[in-house]
Amino acid sequence: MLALGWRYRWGCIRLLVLQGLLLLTALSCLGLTGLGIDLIRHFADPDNVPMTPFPFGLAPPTGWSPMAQVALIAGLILALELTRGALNYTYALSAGYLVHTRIVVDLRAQVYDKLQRLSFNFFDANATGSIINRVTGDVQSVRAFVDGVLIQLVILTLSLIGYMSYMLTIHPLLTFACLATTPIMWLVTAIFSRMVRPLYDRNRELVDNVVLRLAESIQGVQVIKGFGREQEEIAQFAKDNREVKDQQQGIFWRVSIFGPIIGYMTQLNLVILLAYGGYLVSRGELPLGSGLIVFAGLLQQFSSQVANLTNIANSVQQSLSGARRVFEILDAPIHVQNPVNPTPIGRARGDVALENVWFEYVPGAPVLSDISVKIAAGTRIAILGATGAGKSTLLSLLCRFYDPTRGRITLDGHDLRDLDLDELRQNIGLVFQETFLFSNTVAANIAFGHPGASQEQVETAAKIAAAHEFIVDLPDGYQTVLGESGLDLSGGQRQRLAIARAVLLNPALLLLDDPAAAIDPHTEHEILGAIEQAMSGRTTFIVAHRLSTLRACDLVMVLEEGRIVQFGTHDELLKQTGHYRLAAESQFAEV
Ligand SMILES: Nc1ncnc2c1ncn2[C@@H]1O[C@H](COP(=O)(O)OP(=O)(O)OP(=O)(O)O)[C@@H](O)[C@H]1O
Repeated sequence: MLALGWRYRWGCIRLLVLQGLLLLTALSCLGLTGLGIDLIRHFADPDNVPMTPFPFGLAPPTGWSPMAQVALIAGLILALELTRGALNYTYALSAGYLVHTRIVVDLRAQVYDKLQRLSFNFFDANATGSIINRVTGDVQSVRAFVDGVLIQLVILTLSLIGYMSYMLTIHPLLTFACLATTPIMWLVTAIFSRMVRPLYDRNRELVDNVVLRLAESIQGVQVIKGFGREQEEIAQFAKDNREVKDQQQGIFWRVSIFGPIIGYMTQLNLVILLAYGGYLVSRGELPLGSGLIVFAGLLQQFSSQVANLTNIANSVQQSLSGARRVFEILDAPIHVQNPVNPTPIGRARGDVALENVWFEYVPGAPVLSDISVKIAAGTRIAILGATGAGKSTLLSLLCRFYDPTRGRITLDGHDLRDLDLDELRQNIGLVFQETFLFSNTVAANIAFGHPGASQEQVETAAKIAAAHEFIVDLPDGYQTVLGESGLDLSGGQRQRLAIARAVLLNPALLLLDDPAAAIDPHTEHEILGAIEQAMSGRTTFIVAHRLSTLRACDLVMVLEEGRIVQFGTHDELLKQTGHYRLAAESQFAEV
């Protein structure tokens, strides 16, 4: 956080200079007020009250009337107050510009940039709500550290030094007597600060829950409405919301009680001043205006700065607790790293080999065990297996969403870990079980991986994916803007757009993760043609269950609990007893 503050040092220095000037003008106003009072007392009773000299040897020309001298002081105070107004205005503008327009915006961009580069491990370990909350809410906490803590602390130190030096020049002993309670206040503040930190940590977690529930209720609106669970969801949201409120009230309660305690202790200073300072004035050892009254003013300012410690202590804990979560993202290790000197492959041929590949999400629980296969370029290979057998995981390893725990995967003989990540993924077309479409035009969705693609290329890809016909029937054809997540398209249409999106890259490798999973058999039949077209000439891995798809592939791999249990052509596997024949026979029976 300090390093972050350092990055904005010029902005911070500007604020500090402004604060220094504000402090100087405040002290001058106070000094002039005291001087004015002493002058009035002198002019009223010249025999008993001695003349207080103007500071720094400055004095109005001799012969000025008492009224003119007092008016000069009043005029100076007025001019200084006007300057203070202008300085305060400039300070507010500069502080607002620094923290809101620069720090927050820069940091949010930095966090987003890192999120795009982080590997799947990070997203597996952190809920969506928590990530969103970090980018939107917690980034503000870091800002609060710069303006609510760093800058305030320096202002506080500057002011305390300024006020205390002035008090010491008036009367050192009185200064020490009046400030006797200050160390106790520091101690109370330190205890308070330590007490609220875990409360702020907990608060951020509870807010995460609210954001997560909100995000899920929007994403899962169909399920909620379909099962008539609106009331329960409302009640659950209200409960989460209440938890935040109750917990926040606990924090408010502590903060509110701490402020008055510090306020009360600062008033003790004034009692000491009245008793001891009054005694000094009565003995003529301290002038009333430039002594006691200025001292009282300085003490008030000093005390209000010390009381400001409450806010700073509170901001420190609040901002540290939020900032920890922001820096968890910024400092998170990127598991899937781009190599320093990648081997260039350009457009790959498509020879793929898995050599003794093991993979585990959780240490000690392998999801893939000792997978070894060699696939020649252009081969279409189907992957069959029960749910949880590791099919999707295998595809994730092929596009380096994760790295194998042991063993290696090669493309055209190169370990995937030696290839540039972007180049590797440019060589891969991906279609998932469920398609995510962006709120953008159909053309932009198809060209997502290749934004520079021409309309002709987009249309060719759409034709291969058997999507062209339904697209031209849409209100604005290729320029139709899809609703959020493409809700206004059917499952089959979405899958066809996904196939077009993958094909547009003209990838050497096509990975299709059960593209017909969410589609009825009739639509599946329709997109099967699209898939067959898309597969031609590319090494394809397709997770499939339908016999028609399996038959269209050159090879079939059967996975069971992360191991290859059968491997061969459709005809070969039909002759063997085992999972494949059972699956095939059950589908014949259905027909
Ligand atoms: N991100 C993850 N973190 C931890 N475990 C995971 C993760 N993703 C999958 N798994 C586990 O790994 C195993 C294999 O999952 P995978 O999704 O690869 O299976 P699958 O064969 O594709 O299943 P399905 O046919 O249901 O899609 C499962 O036991 C699953 O619970």
